[in-house]
Amino acid sequence: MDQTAAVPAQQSAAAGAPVPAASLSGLAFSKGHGTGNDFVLIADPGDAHEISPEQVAQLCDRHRGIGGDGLIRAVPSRYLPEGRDLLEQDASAGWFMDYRNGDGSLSEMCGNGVRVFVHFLIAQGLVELGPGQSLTIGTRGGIKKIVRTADGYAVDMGPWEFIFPTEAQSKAMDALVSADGLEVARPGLSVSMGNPHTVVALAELGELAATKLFTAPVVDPKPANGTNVEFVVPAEPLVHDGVGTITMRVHERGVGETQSCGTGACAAAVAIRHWAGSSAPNAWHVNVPGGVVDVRFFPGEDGREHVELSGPAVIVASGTLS
Ligand SMILES: N[C@@H](CCC[C@H](N)C(=O)O)C(=O)O
Repeated sequence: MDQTAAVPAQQSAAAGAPVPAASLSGLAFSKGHGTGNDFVLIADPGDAHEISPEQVAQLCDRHRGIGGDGLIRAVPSRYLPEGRDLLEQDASAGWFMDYRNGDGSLSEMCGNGVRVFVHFLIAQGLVELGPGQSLTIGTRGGIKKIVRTADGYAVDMGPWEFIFPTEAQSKAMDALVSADGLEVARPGLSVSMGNPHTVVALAELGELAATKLFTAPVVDPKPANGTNVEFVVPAEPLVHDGVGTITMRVHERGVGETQSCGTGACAAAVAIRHWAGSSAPNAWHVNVPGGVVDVRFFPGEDGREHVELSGPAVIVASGTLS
């Protein structure tokens, strides 16, 4: 028998190429999640571990690996070119969230991941952060400021943008989205939270439940680097005590359906508020299969409107790779 076929756990889920599994042997990891969006976490204070896309896919494999929607490596910003650029803007952004999707691909940003990343840094003793205190970190989507709250973390995710600005502002939709379980293609609105999203409104929760997300929805036109797709149902009534409520399911680029997506929740709130018009609130509860996250719009110090994402972060286990 071919040697590679005899050791399937050493095969790459992404590319089918053999992975030198021994190279990560003995590496300490933790497993954490934010509202069910789960991650393998690795502390790499000396930038000693280059983890290939194939190895990320192997570690995130739910049957043959640890399992996760993505992998986060905690590395000092000074070791990465993109981290050094951020340190020139803000010398306090000492830790960098090196995030990968479960298939090994890179994404600019992960909203749930930021909270879990900071919780991991604290659990590892790499930073100290008490309730009410703030921390600044580097990500491929820029510098993010995180405040520890009584029951989790609040992240300034920065400004949002329409991906196709002219169409979005004039027509309120810029794409047609098809998915298994939906009889006809639906209008979508494409929003960047650093990473790309396309948001689709559905009429009621039964329709949301009937939407099948085993395969990626088809988005036309698709943003240049692909997109995460959020299907959203507004609550009835939409606003209660000044806070809007929406329910969302998501198909993530590079992952598949996940229990939650922080940047997706922000993009969904952007789109629903845009569709609801000028009387829509700036505070939103977003129900996802894995829990609830909160989204708030506020004026940033750069003169642009920013989005704040709040929610819990949990570390569930720690171990060593065999
Ligand atoms: N789950 C994340 C988003 C992760 C990245 C996404 N799959 C992409 O490719 O952009 C979140 O909580 O934001």
